[in-house]
Amino acid sequence: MASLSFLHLSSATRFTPRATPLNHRARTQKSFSIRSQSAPVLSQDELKKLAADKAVESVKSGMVLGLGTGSTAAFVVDKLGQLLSTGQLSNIVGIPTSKRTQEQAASLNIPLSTLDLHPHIDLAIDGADEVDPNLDLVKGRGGALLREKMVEAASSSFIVVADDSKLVSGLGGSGLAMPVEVVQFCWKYNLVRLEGLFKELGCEAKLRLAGDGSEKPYVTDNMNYIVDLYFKNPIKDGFAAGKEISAMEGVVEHGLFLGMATSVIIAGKTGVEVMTK
Ligand SMILES: O=C[C@H](O)[C@H](O)[C@H](O)COP(=O)(O)O
Repeated sequence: MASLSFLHLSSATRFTPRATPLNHRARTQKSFSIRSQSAPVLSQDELKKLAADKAVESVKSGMVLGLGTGSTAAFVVDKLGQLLSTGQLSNIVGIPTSKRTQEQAASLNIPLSTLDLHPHIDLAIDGADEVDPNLDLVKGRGGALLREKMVEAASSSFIVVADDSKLVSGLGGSGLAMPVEVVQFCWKYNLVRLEGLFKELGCEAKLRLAGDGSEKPYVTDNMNYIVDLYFKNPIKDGFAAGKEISAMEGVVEHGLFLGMATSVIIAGKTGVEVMTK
């Protein structure tokens, strides 16, 4: 089970026990949070940046880093670029998890490489779509799940950065998409099979669209499609579910990231919490 430690928002922040633990932490042994008497109201982006900045404190010069994808991971990449430009960090090599991240990192002059050339990564930092009490994750709503999973599986440590809207008591429980990357060939065949696999969870499967107003499918960096699974009830056994999804011919990867995160940094209105196993 995950444990928690807490960080100051500012030097004016005071520590107080949380009177009513969040559902998310109901099964953790310790449940405290920080509360600031003059707590600023932070936007979601400010929360993401707080978590990102905290995670970057773990980066040391000379590291090979997995660079995540998404709006929270983008703050991490920004901060790394900034620290490299001022000389506070040096000799960093980044392994990007998407073309988007590759472009952002290159624009900030972060030296980049690939898993082929750097098969062992010291630390990966990435966002998540859902985080459960065991630090298991749903990822891939930004479409980068395949490269993310490859890079993060090759990392000695994997820090997840998120705002507290990502906390769930069970994976699939947010009612939002759990992505599955499939080959384009006969995608409908696999969509129907995936929906059938989770029938008793009230699963609805939808092909992800490009989002440009057309009916064109979204195409991943790996030229595949994504089938998004929407659950009425959370997944009971993530490992069994992941195994069954992966066993389907034509499925490339799924968005369940189980047993991979070494810590999760969550920023909420009352501060930043570090959850570790
Ligand atoms: O494919 C996208 C990634 O898994 C992202 O890390 C995830 O969707 C979280 O993104 P965001 O930080 O934008 O919420």
